[in-house]
Amino acid sequence: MIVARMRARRGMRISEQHIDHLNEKGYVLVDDFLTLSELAECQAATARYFPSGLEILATPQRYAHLEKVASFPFACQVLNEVSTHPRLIDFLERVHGTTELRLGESALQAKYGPAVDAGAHDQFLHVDTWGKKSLLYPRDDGPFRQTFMIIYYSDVTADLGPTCVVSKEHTRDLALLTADRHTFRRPEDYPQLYQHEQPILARAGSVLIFSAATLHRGTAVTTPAGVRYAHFITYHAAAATWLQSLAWPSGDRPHPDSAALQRFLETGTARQREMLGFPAPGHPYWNAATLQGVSERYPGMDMTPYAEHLERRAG
Ligand SMILES: O=C(O)CCC(=O)C(=O)O
Ligand SMILES: [Fe+2]
Repeated sequence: MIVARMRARRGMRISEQHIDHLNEKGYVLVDDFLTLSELAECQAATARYFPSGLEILATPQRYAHLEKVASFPFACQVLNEVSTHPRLIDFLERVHGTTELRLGESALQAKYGPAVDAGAHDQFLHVDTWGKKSLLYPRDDGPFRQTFMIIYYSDVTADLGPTCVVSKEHTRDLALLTADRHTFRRPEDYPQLYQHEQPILARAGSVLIFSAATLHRGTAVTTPAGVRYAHFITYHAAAATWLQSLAWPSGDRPHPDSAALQRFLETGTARQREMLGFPAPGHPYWNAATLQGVSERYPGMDMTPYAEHLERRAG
């Protein structure tokens, strides 16, 4: 089968053809989304969280309690930058039809081969839109949609755990919940869906984008000591309050005063901060007192964009 994908030059804007493909098929792979230097930085950051398969095999005791997922805000700033990448935001604005966007999730994951992780297995085809991801039934249009993205930081070949997707063409008449109220489907019950699934083989630095109703699954890494590094990022329009938002103040996440979040807020742009719900320049929240207070709370933050709007309002 010919893999439906479009070539893009490294680090280019996500094109209208990509968006058309996403809307028609429910998924699109954007090859070489990251520039080579962005990719190299992300790979270096990933290496700070996760050892290679061979390193784990060499000293398994050291990694007996290895956490295979790390979440935003990251100690490595480049992962926060990629989570709010201006080219992703530009794409999301076009797809969601609004500039008011929210980061829903940003998690980095390592998936190892069977010599390293005996418990690793193929997933069943499923949609990601239930459980903690959404309170409601999904809508894949405009401000109602939820956009799922996976940026791969290692090459994904057939034996390195490709994500499989089923084009919308084959699922249009499918209820999202099965008769027994599951979001996943077993191959013995839905062999035709598994025949239609497309493994997404991708170079490191590419991003797979899909919609809430898109059937997909993770597959196991079969290279014994292989590993696949992937960054899962979701977004939605701020108005879609029923979709999963990054719960940065909650107990099991780093507190907002954590160094990583502080660094992201101080060094990111005002636009990047908005993705967490930080009020934009010109927002009615800003007045002389809040401007002063926020600048004291975040001494490294450039307050100019907020101050300029305030001056214009006053003037
Ligand atoms: O690992 C992958 O490629 C996809 C994983 C996935 O779909 C999930 O965990 O919901
Ligand atoms: Fe999934």
